[in-house]
Amino acid sequence: MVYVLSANAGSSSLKISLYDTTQPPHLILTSSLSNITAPPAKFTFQRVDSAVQNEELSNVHDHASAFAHFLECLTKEAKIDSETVVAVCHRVVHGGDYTDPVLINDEAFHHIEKLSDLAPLHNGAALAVIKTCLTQLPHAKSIAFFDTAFHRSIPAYISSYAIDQKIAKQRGLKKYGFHGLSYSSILRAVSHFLQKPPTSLNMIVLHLGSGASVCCIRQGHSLDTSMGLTPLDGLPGATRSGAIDPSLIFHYTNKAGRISHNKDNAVHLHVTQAEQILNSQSGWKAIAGTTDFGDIIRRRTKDSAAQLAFDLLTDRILNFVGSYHLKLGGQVDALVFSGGIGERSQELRAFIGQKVECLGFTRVDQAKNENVDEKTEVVVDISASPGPKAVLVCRTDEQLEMAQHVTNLISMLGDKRLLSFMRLPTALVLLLNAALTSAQARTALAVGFVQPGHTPNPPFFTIPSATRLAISVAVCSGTTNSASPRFFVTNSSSTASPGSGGGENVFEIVLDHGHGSWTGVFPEGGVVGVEDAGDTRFEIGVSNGVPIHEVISTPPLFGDSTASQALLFSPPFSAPNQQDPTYPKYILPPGNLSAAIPPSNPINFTVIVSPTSNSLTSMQQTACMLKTQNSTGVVAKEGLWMRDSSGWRMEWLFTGLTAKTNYTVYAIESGYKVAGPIFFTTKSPSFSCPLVSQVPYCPSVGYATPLPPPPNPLVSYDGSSLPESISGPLISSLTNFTTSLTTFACGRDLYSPLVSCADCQRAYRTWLCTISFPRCADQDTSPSSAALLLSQPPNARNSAFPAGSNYTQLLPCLETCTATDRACPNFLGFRCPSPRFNAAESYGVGYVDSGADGVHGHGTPGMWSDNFGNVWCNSGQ
Ligand SMILES: Nc1ncnc2c1ncn2[C@@H]1O[C@H](COP(=O)(O)OP(=O)(O)O)[C@@H](O)[C@H]1O
Ligand SMILES: CC(=O)OP(=O)(O)O
Ligand SMILES: [Mg+2]
Repeated sequence: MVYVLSANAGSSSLKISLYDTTQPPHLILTSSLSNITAPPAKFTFQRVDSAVQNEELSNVHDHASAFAHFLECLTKEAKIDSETVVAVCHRVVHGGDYTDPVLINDEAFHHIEKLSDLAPLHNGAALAVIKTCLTQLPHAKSIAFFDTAFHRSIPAYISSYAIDQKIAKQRGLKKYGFHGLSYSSILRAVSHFLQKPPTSLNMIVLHLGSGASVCCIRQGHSLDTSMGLTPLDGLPGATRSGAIDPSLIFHYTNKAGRISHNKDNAVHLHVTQAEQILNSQSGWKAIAGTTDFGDIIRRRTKDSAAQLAFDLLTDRILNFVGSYHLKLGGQVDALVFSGGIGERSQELRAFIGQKVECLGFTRVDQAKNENVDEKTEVVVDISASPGPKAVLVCRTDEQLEMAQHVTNLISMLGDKRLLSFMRLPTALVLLLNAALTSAQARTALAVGFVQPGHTPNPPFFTIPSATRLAISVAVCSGTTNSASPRFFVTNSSSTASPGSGGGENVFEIVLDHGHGSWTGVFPEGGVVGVEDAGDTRFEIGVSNGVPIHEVISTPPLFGDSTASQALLFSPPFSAPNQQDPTYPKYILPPGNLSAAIPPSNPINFTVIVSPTSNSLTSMQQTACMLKTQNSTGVVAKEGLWMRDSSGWRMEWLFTGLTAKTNYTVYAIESGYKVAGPIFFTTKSPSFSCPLVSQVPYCPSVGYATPLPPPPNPLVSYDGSSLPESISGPLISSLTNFTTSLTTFACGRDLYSPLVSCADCQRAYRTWLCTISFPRCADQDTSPSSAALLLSQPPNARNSAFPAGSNYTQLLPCLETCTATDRACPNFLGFRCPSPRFNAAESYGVGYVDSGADGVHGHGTPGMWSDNFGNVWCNSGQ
């Protein structure tokens, strides 16, 4: 077994964790040294499976001696051979312009050393640990990870100081920001907890330890942070002043104050001493005489100095929370407490939580806040109720953050190769450095998330380990004929760069119309490689269920159109929760059915409507491609509706379309799955029938009927705006029919193995609604068969519809009638006219079933409409 060690040299502590090299790494043991700034130092050592050992060490007073003591315990107490430690990760607070982790060599060591002036409490401590490692663990590779790296995304207008920009550039005088490893660990953990991709998270994170800072994270990147050129700026700390008026330096002592007015005496001004005072002799140590904030909390009610330290820190925290809330435009997913104080002080959390309620943050729940210490989860939600602005506590883990990068690399290279690297001369160590840097540059995919973008350099994406994952890709630009990128996936840890060259367990993800997916096991993680991508945009999704990118086999549904409107439905996504009644409670739904209760968390659909002349069908048939195409028209109404037994659908009423135009429709589910295309045609400009839908007692009606224009400002009719003259007789017929039907012993005796009385009632309802709501046809676009069209008036079947207007009615499909005949008990006497004799007088005959009687219609046998939404007879939908 080989191990990875992570060392985190904080200003008052040294935290060390040992991990195995699995992916993700398992913690083997932890050790810490705290109170370095207030001796005697406290040392702890704990194997995960045994009790913690505590010691007060009078001979340990700095990070180097603490680390040496730890190594002793590692071999003597834990019996771990130090030769089995293959890599040591070091948290280095200031990395200057280093943005990636580096393998420690002479150059890197001196770079970190040079930056020590800018992190006087930290870089020196990290270097001391690194030095101890180089001498005592000569076979292990030391790798430095930088706190500053996370903040490279801070824009120049925020990171610049208002000073001479030439000097600022020459000397690197700008805001760097710190606690970056902690912030990336928190971002990863909260993203997992809230089930949101890191790139969609906006957070205000408080890292409150001996050094305290705040970070404003916008879409997963640091936008601003309270520390600056050095970790002295921003919030006060255990021994640090935090932000002060810079002139204070010249007025801190009488001497300095006097000198500042007298140039001749300026030689006595010791700026370095000022820096030392502000870094090491200020903060709550200077105010309350302790570096232990827990002590301040305990003393504050009796001790005004402790109260001042508490009030001062919380006041400065609020300054940052307020301004970062504003910078995020109020769009904040969470306020997160972390660091020694943030994770342990319920008093501070309660105080800040109460103050930020006015910004819309969820109230902090007293019990949840008090019980954080008893929870073992990484993220604990202390909000009183679920809300958009949660208040969370996150146990940050800078050591794990570093170890994960290294074990990821090891899993890609294979332990053996890393071990053999260790015996190679320095020149080849540079190779490892290059491999490490490129491994860092590889984009990591996360389960449940989609990675958008172009090909990164190098063009590889790492996949986390999991028993079973579906990797899906979608090409977001080009046509189905243009050359597409090729995607290769491997689940073998011995293949680091899968591609067309093959290799162990390399599989190509074959694309179809821009989509592709591969499902398999990833016990050691994996890699996706991309070839021939050029400038093509694409997405890669990782899921432990069905592939994130998919074509949905059920297309969207077209209801009906007018000259400028269209009624469209998504594919069904939630099965109806209707159970047929059983004996003895054989109660059928009432005639005046009320609308069913829609599902509380419907699937999110987006609909795209585009003139067919725009040729959307020749483009890549992926959501990311189609979403870039402008949808025509305006969604005037949007809602959930269950029109048939297939279940709930989204319903959209589009307005603003052009008459007599062919349109193409897609529905996109949850941003990534595509349903469609379907096509429809708008009616001619003279078409005057308005659309009717969402009628609870006739749920399947969704088409144009011969009614006057709906009253302003309505654009269509629904159940509430229909005249009583239509609904009244219909509901009373349904009620009477239902009463007659329940006299039949539907449930007691087996009425039919195929149908029930509930089926009979549903079929009758559909038939009655079809008869009661005539469907208008467009004379111009309807099939040529005049036999299907009944000019109105005077022959309106339903006298409630106003006579006199100029429209053409489609005859009901005969099959809507025969379906009722088939489903209902004989004694009800429901009969339909015979196709052989008089059916064609009042029904459209021969369009759905071509008919045993040999009756052939003019439409497509077996269908009541064509692919462009032209309808041959009124089926009632
Ligand atoms: N129960 C507690 N309540 C408030 N503060 C605490 C408590 N326990 C520890 N602390 C504070 O946490 C700080 C250490 O935080 P930590 O993040 O571990 O430090 P570092 O900045 O050295 O990494 C100490 O300064 C101590 O004051
Ligand atoms: C940057 C910094 O202040 O770190 P820490 O809180 O670990 O001392
Ligand atoms: Mg720390």
